[in-house]
Amino acid sequence: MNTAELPELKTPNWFALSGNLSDIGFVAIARKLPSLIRRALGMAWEAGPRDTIAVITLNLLSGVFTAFGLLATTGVLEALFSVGPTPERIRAALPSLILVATAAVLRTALQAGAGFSQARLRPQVARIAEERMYGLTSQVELAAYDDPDFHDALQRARNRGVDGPDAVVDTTLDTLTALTGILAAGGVLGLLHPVLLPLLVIAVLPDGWAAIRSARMNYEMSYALIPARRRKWILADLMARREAAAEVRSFNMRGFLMRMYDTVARAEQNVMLDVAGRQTVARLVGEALGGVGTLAVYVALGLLLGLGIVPLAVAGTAVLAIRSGQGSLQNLMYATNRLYEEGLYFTDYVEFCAEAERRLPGVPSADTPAAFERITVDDITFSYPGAETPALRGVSLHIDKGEIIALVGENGSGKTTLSKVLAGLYAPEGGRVLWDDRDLAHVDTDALRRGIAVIAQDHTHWPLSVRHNITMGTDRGEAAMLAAAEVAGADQVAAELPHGYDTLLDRRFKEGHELSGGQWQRVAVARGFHREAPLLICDEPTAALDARAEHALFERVRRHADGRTVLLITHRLASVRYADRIYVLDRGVVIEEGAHQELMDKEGVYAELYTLQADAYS
Ligand SMILES: Nc1ncnc2c1ncn2[C@@H]1O[C@H](COP(=O)(O)OP(=O)(O)OP(=O)(O)O)[C@@H](O)[C@H]1O
Repeated sequence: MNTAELPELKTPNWFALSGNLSDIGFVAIARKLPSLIRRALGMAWEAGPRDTIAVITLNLLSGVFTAFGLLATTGVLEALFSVGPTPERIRAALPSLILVATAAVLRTALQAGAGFSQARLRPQVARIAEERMYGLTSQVELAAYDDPDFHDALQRARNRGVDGPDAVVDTTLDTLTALTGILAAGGVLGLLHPVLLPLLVIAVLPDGWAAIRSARMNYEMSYALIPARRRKWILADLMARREAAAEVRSFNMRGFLMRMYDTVARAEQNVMLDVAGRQTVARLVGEALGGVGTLAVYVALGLLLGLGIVPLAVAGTAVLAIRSGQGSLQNLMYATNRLYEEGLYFTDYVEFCAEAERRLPGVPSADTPAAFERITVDDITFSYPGAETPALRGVSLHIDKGEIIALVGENGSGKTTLSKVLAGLYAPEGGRVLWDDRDLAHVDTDALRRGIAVIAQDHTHWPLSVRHNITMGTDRGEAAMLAAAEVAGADQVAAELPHGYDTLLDRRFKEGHELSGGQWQRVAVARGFHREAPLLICDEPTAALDARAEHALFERVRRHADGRTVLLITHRLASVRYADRIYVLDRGVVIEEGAHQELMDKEGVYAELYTLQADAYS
């Protein structure tokens, strides 16, 4: 499979690509961590303030009891190692022993409480994170979805990033737990003899280094593999998706798709195998050095004991404190390592949200008009992200209230793009769209779109009931829904379904039904008519309709679609004859305009296309 078709496989080595990612280095992330932690804890606070307070307080208290228990151990050992008969020594040790046991019980109870609150926080933070992300994805400007960089960022955020906030909260709290354990053990150890402390750190650092290295490799790998994985998922989707199933078979696409899938999957697999090897080496080196460190700690302790610097009871407590401290340090390493890794993914989430927020429609500075006397398109230019040539160049036109305006032109001439600019879905790069004297660049696009009904060429087959496919979550009453269905002939569609308007249109569910292309289009037309909007944009509304339904729809449009202003895009030129004005587009430019007869008299592109179609019927 050649790499021109799969450009994401061109990167020779994943680490060559990830080498460029200087902003994910340990120091860079360590610098970002405090703000990431602050953000994550902010989300935790928003999700469950009581649980957040509980988990922090209980953890701190449990640290206090850990230290208390360790110190009480010295009392037990001192009593046990003192001279005298054994029952006497045991009796002397009893009060300290009771203290140790009480501290242990309290610590366990506190930790269980902290664990419970932490477990409660996780789903609450996850819900907030997901809702925030999908709240943004459904609000960003439409052009973002034409930008591959946005898709990569979205993929990263959806892939692991969305789990980032609760994982960061979780690991922050784990870090806190481990830190309190270390402070307790370290404090006790420091009291026993200061030299034991640095030795303890040396024993655990190599492990931590290995873990951090391995986490970074994981992240770099998944970062570098995102475009290839996206390609793989798209291919997998084509091979497993209902919509593509028929064409995969009728065009015998299986071999072709499988070959492409295999090429991408093997490249991904090789990268993962390489990473697994590197991670094992890092881990082995870390563990070997860690072993040497632990040995050094015990040798030092033996020396201190041998030289009589510390008594036996203190050395005994030191061993316990070292083991407890080592356990906590290892937990700390594990937690900070996870924090570092999750911090990387959380960065993806945070950056995606920031990017999405940047792409939100601007804050309106003018009131949104509810109606218009004239819509003016003034010299607009528009390019899709990454496109070399603009899809619209210097387009100007006007639409007066109550008119029927037609856009015609060959495939790819820019009709749909222009209609999307008029629908407030794309913002033009240059020029203006005005509703009377109000520039739409400064109004609330959400509110504006409520005044525009669109029957889209690429309408969505919503996996909802017929009713919801028409009403789209609005409630204008049954009569309005039935009237819209009737205009589009969707009433006949519903009549044939087992549950009428309440039939679910999704075969993936039990009791779900599928419609034919034309039946779907009738539903989409009904959707457009149901919206109470002064402007109706119909983009190829009849391509899939049968002759009778098409005739009925155009009759309705001809009678001004119940008082609306209509922008009609169609290749059926017989239906645009009665339009008040026709604009002919060619490669993003308006090349002709006028009423049908004027354009026929001009004998230009419109006349040529019209005659071609008319001839086909004569
Ligand atoms: N989402 C997109 N991203 C990038 N380029 C696009 C996108 N949609 C359309 N284009 C390009 O913009 C140009 C105009 O497309 P548009 O869909 O507006 O044409 P059209 O006149 O409606 O065509 P048709 O008659 O086939 O529906 C085409 O060159 C097309 O390749």
